[in-house]
Amino acid sequence: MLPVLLEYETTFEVEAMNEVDHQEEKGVFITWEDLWVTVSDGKNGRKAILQGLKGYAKPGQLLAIMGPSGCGKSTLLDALAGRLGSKSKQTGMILINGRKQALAYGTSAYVTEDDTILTTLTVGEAVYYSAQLQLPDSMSKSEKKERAEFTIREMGLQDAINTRIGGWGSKGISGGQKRRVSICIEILTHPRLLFLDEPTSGLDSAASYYVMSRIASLNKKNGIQMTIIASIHQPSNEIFQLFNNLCLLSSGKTVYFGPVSAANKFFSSNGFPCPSLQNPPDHFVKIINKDFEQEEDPEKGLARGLTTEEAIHILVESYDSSKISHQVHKEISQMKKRDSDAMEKKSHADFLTQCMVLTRRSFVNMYREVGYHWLRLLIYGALALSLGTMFFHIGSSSESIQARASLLVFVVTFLTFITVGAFPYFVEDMKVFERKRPNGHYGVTAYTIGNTLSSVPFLLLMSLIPGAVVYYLVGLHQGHQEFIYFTSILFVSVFLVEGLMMIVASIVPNFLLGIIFGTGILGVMMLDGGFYRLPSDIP
Ligand SMILES: Nc1ncnc2c1ncn2[C@@H]1O[C@H](COP(=O)(O)OP(=O)(O)OP(=O)(O)O)[C@@H](O)[C@H]1O
Repeated sequence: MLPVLLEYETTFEVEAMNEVDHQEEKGVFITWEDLWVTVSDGKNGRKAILQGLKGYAKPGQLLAIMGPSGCGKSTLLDALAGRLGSKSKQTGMILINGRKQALAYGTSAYVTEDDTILTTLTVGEAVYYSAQLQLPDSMSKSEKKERAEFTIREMGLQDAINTRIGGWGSKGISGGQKRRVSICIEILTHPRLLFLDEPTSGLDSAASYYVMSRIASLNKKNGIQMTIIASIHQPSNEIFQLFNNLCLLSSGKTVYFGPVSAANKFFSSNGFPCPSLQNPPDHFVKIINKDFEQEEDPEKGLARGLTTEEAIHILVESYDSSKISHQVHKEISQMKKRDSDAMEKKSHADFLTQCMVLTRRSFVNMYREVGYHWLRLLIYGALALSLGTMFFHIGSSSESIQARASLLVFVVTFLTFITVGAFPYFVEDMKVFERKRPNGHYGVTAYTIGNTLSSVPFLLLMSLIPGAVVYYLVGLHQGHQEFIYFTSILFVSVFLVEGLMMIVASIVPNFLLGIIFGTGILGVMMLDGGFYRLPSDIP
């Protein structure tokens, strides 16, 4: 029994859509048509997450993506930003400035749903390091610092500037503050295209409003025409009014795409008016949320004998045949005709600056994170003491050669594989890297070099301290040569295992560095045979 409501003519004004900005717009126009995203659904074939969506976002405007949890908001953002995982299949047409082009690294910014920031840094450090990495070398250090501080103030974080971010081990700033730090890091460069996945989650209503209004005001500053697309849950009416367009989804289908100002009328003209004391966005999402099918609810279709599924069907059908949908279609066709140049890559700090900043940042992180290296150093010291007592005064007889070989095996296997203890910290590091890489903050090589250089002082300590302990306890008395070999073996082994961890975490170059250093030093040692030489062999 499909409803009477289909007869409703969706005759609301579309004047809000015609607010065409006639000035020369240099920003990013993004359009999508017939956009489908499917994922494998085990034996049942493929499951459609987005079903034939169309829409657009243009410079100087904010687009809100709304809908019940699991309706496909993040998937739509990922598809538009070209970040869908390899398991998802996408069809349809996404055009940027009328061209089929991938968003080059660094041309857009994406604030992801979860906040991945190095937990040992303070708010000020996290934003300032990002400013150094992302802003071009043409800006002086003081200008970058000024921009970082300004952005921190814009997001209301000035009181937390010296507080550490904090993670699972140590409490730091609150969840809402973390959200704002993530936003700070992404808006530092004033990107032309900004994706925000639930930017206000964890924020109180006042903070949500201020954050969204500051983001909206970015459009008006410095003559930049930003294109902003944000998925958002439960915005207050005040926040809702900051947006120009609304994309309302339900189970991957468009229930409504058009001006925020016309959404209320669309719902009421289809028989779902917003009660006078209710927040319109809450009302829209409530009508199309079928996760919790309720008993008699006068606002929902049930009171009229309609299931939520049927109510959604009515709205989807009604939208497809509405004037507003045709207007969207027209806007898309106009934007498709634009044939501007391919998007330019954002200029950021050069390679050398990136390496230096990443080395400094990584060193600070390793120094402050007790479990990364310090704990291991303690364990190495304790193990070196045990080994030293086991092989106490090994002597210089020919029998001692076997003991020396066992000692060597102990050192290489025992000590070096404790390196794995750093793996959880490493994984945290990697998460930050993986998230920032598509945004173009820095490249793999700069990250690898930074990570490697910053760990060298710690690895040296980790080789020298146990090396010295074992050397003196075991009583190897042939000058300093064995000490050097001994510590080199430790260093190379630890370095190699760290490299192995990196390869596990899919960073190949560091592993290669480990192999090159490792084979070099081991090769020299084997040729020389120093470690196995007894005092009597030494001239
Ligand atoms: N790779 C995937 N494999 C299987 N299912 C997926 C995959 N990615 C997304 N989904 C499913 O697609 C649906 C939409 O997911 P998405 O994360 O886009 O929803 P959302 O609207 O952002 O939800 P929320 O508001 O809760 O964050 C969900 O049901 C999710 O389980």
